[in-house]
Amino acid sequence: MTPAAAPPLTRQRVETAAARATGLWKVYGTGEAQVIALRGVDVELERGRFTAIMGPSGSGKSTLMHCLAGLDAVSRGQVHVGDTELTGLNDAGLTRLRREKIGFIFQQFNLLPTLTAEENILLPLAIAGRKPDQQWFRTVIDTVGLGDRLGHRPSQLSGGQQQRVACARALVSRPEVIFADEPTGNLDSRSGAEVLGFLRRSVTEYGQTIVMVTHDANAAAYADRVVFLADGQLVAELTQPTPESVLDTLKSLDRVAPAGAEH
Ligand SMILES: Nc1ncnc2c1ncn2[C@@H]1O[C@H](COP(=O)(O)OP(=O)(O)OP(=O)(O)O)[C@@H](O)[C@H]1O
Repeated sequence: MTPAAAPPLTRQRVETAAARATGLWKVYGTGEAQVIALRGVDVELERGRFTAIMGPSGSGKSTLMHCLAGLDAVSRGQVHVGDTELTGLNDAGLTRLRREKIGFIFQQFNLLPTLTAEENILLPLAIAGRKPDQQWFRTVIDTVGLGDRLGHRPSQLSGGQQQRVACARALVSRPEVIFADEPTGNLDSRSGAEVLGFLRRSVTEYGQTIVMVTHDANAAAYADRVVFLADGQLVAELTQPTPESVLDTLKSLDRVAPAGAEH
């Protein structure tokens, strides 16, 4: 009797990666003004895990995140979110994919000032024509501790509370992946720790997938894995990071030769 065959690797990969980039290049501008922001990046972002993207200023972190989230067109290579190849979609397809499969958290919170916290949280579902799952909505609200602030407008909330509204907004639709761009960049350390603790919980307890760009080693240490970019290339990664191991890796990147220097 032949032993049961293992599932093909490619199928396993599709199932485990919430998002992945393959041979990803991003070039801005042409001629003298040309900037190569990403130079052949291959990365898989596992489902149900918290991944941080770090690297020096200008290394391509935001560009990578924008390409993975379908906010920016790629120059060469492929991006998948779940089983969907973004690079094969037109604008309408990309809009639908972002609406249905992706949640966003931005440094500037990006809440609508005229809507209450509750309306902001439910807006993406309303736009997608979906009804909120009431039990999940309550769980999300309880987790972020906003129960007594749902009727407040953003201007009536602290920065930390506004970012917790933004986290709840990203989580309430249970997206395939949440992309967070410097989510604690505008917060004091206590509010930042609250938001990071909440993101961590949403991964550990609810299986959410999160990808976060950050400059902060303490923030990156909340992740399961940190990938490091330098000059548009993936140059290092850490699993189970600590603030110290993240800082050590960042320091070692300063010694990495610029791309092409050895050729
Ligand atoms: N729209 C654009 N047009 C031209 N060049 C761009 C554009 N966006 C980014 N770049 C360039 O691409 C490179 C990577 O930028 P990116 O913003 O991805 O880096 P980053 O690592 O996120 O930087 P930071 O940490 O400072 O936010 C930089 O050299 C930047 O100047």
